[in-house]
Amino acid sequence: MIVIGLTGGIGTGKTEVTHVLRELGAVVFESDKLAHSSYEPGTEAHGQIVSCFGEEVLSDSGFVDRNALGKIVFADSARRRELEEIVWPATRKLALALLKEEENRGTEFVVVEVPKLFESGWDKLADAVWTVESPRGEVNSRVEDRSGLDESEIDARVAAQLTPEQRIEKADVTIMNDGTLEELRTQISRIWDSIPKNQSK
Ligand SMILES: CC(C)(COP(=O)(O)OP(=O)(O)OC[C@H]1O[C@@H](n2cnc3c(N)ncnc32)[C@H](O)[C@@H]1O)[C@@H](O)C(=O)NCCC(=O)NCCS
Ligand SMILES: Nc1ncnc2c1ncn2[C@@H]1O[C@H](COP(=O)(O)OP(=O)(O)OP(=O)(O)O)[C@@H](O)[C@H]1O
Repeated sequence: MIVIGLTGGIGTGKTEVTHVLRELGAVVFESDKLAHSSYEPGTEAHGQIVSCFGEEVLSDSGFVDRNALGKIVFADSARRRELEEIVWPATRKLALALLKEEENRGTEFVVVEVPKLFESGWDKLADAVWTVESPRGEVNSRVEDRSGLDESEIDARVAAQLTPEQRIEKADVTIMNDGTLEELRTQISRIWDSIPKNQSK
C-alpha cells in the first residue's frame, strides 16, 4: 500500500485535490474530520478537553463547541499547543486503525489529508508528501466565503502553520493551485499518471 500525505495551508485547495484523487481511485482520509470524531462525547480526548478548557467549551448537547474552542486556542499559542497535545495522538490512533484496515483490504493508494502534517510528525507515516499551495489573497477570500471565518481569524490559523516556503521545501511534490479548478484537475492527473502503479509494499 502506498500512503500519500497531502498537506497545505488553510484553504489552499486540499479538499478539491482529494475529490480528484478519489475519482482516480485513491481512498482518502481527512484528518480534520478524524480530529472532530476523536473528541466526541464519551472519548478520552473529550474528557481531557473538558479538564483542560472547562465546560464552557461544550454545547448544550455535550459536544465540543469548536467555534468556542477555536476562539480560545487561536488567540493563545500555548493553549493551542495544549489542545494539539490532546487531539493529535487521539487522531493518529484513529488514522492508524483506518490505514491498517485498508492494508488488510489490499487497497493500493491511500491519501491522508493533514493541514499540519510536518508539525505533527505525520509525514513519517507517508511514503510521499504532496503540498497544495495557493496565492494568499485568493485563499482568504475563498475561506471567508466558505467558512464564515473573518480575515483576522484566518490570519491567526495561517500564523499557527508552517509557511508555504517551508512546506514546499519539505514536500516531495508541490501542487500550485493558482489557476482554474480544471487546471488543478489536469495537474493532479498528470502527477497521478507519473506514479508507478502496482508497486505496493
Ligand atoms: C481548533 C478547532 C476546535 C477549530 O474547529 P473548526 O471547526 O473551527 O475548524 P476545523 O477543525 O474544521 O479546521 C479548519 C482548518 O483550520 C486550521 N486548523 C485547525 N487546527 C489548527 C491548528 N491546531 N493550528 C493551525 N491551524 C489549524 C486547518 O487549516 C484546518 O483545515 C479544531 O480545528 C481542532 O480541534 N483543532 C485541533 C486539531 C488540529 O490541530 N487539526 C488540524 C491540524 S492536523
Ligand atoms: N482553483 C480554484 N478555483 C476556484 N475555486 C477554488 C480553487 N481551488 C479551491 N477553490 C475553492 O476554494 C475553497 C477552498 O478550497 P478547499 O476547500 O479545497 O481548501 P482546503 O485546503 O481543503 O481548505 P481547509 O484548509 O479549510 O480545509 C473551496 O470553496 C474550493 O471550491
